[in-house]
Amino acid sequence: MATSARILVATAVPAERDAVARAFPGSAAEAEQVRLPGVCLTRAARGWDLLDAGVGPALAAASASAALTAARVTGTPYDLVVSTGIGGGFQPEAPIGSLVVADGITAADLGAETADGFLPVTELGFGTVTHIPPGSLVRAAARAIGAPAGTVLTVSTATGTAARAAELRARHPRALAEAMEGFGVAEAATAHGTPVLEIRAVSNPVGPRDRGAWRIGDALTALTEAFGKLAPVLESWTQHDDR
Ligand SMILES: O=C(O)c1cccc(C(=O)CC[C@H]2O[C@@H](n3cnc4c(=O)[nH]cnc43)[C@H](O)[C@@H]2O)c1
Repeated sequence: MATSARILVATAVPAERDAVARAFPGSAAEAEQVRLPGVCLTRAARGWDLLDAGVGPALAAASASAALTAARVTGTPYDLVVSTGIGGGFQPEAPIGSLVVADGITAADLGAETADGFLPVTELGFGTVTHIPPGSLVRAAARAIGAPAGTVLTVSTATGTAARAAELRARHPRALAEAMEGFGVAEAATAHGTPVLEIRAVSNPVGPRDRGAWRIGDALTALTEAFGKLAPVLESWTQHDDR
């Protein structure tokens, strides 16, 4: 990818988008805003477009798809899509304030419940439940920010009990974190043949719900620092590097 790389960063909410924007020089207030169907894009820096894509995999997929399609039809397709924001971390591997890079983006609750347990949608004969980001990209990103790589789960219902956390870990032993958008963004990127990456800053443990204990500020600060380090790495990554 040359220096003119086009990178789409999809967050769930504006606070996460703004945390990413702080990694780029220039005033966010001066950044160009582009209205798309159902979503607004912020041009943060040369080649970098930020999207507050909404909460949950469906809205995130629809928003990312709108941005990817708009870029394609105007002859400026994206080279890379990054799903990012805060997330829940599985303990002790992903402590609060730490960062994780997804080497697998997995829809953890897309399937069917049976008397014998959960069946992923693939075992029902449909679709996919995991997107695998390019290995060279994962390694470069993880090295740049000093973060571990592992599975990041996408859930439509945030985990709120120790029992659910244990169940997810049993089904996904390599899971480091959960969030609610990555798989949707990855579905949209894959439909366009565009590589996808997911990076999460841990704001809370995956487990019993205690919203008051979420360290959102620490996680957003970690996100800003991460994108400061990631920007040159992602801009210079080429898909050709993947081996
Ligand atoms: O209230 C705020 O100031 C605020 C600022 C930034 C983000 C938020 C959110 O609530 C973001 C929701 C978003 O966060 C992800 N998330 C975070 N922890 C978890 C979790 O334990 N399980 C699943 N998802 C989590 C998720 O992607 C949400 O969309 C608030």
